[in-house]
Amino acid sequence: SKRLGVCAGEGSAWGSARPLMKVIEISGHGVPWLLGTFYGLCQSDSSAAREVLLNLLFALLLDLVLVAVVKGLVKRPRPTHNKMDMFVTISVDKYSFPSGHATRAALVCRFILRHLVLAVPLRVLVVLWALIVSISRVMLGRHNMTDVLFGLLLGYALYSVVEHCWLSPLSAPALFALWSH
Ligand SMILES: CC(C)=CCC/C(C)=C/COP(=O)(O)O
Repeated sequence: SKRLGVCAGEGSAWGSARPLMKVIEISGHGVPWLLGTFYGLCQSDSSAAREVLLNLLFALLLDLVLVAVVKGLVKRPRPTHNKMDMFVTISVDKYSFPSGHATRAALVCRFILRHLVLAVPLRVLVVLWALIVSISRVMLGRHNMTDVLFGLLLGYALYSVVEHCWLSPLSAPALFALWSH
C-alpha cells in the first residue's frame, strides 16, 4: 500500500494530483452527506421522497456508528506515510480499519442505484464515483488496501441491513410524523 500512496504528500510521485484527490475525499465524507440528506429531508414535500431520505439518513448514521465501533475495536493505526490533514474527523479516525469513506461509498452507491431512477450513464457514474473514492484512500496514503476492501464489503452488507430494517410510516409512524408538514 505504501507504493500505491502516490499522492500521500506534495513531494510524492503524483503529488500534484493531491488537491484533486482531496476534493474526491470530501465528496465521500460524512458531513456533506449527512447535511445534504438532512437538508433534502427538510425541503421535500413528497412523502415518497421523505421516506427515501429518512432511510438514507438512518443508513448514514448507522454506517458512522458501525465504522467507529470497528475502528475502536481493531485499533489499526493509519499508514505511517499518511498526513493527518483530513476534513473533520472524530477521535477513532486516527485508526485505519475499515475505511469509512469506502463503507459510505459502497452503501450510498447501492442505495442510489436501488432508490433513484437514473439513466444508465448516470448509474455508471455513481459506481465509478464509489470506486474512485475508494482507490483515492490508498493513493492519498490514508489507508492500506485491506482497510478499503473490507470497507467496501461492510458498506455493501450494511445496505442489506438497511433494506431489511426499512423505515416506513407503518413501521416508524412517530419518526415520519416529525417530518410531515
Ligand atoms: C465527523 C463525521 C460526521 C464523519 C467522519 C468522516 C470521516 C473522517 C471518516 C473517516 O474516513 P476514512 O476511514 O476513510 O479515513
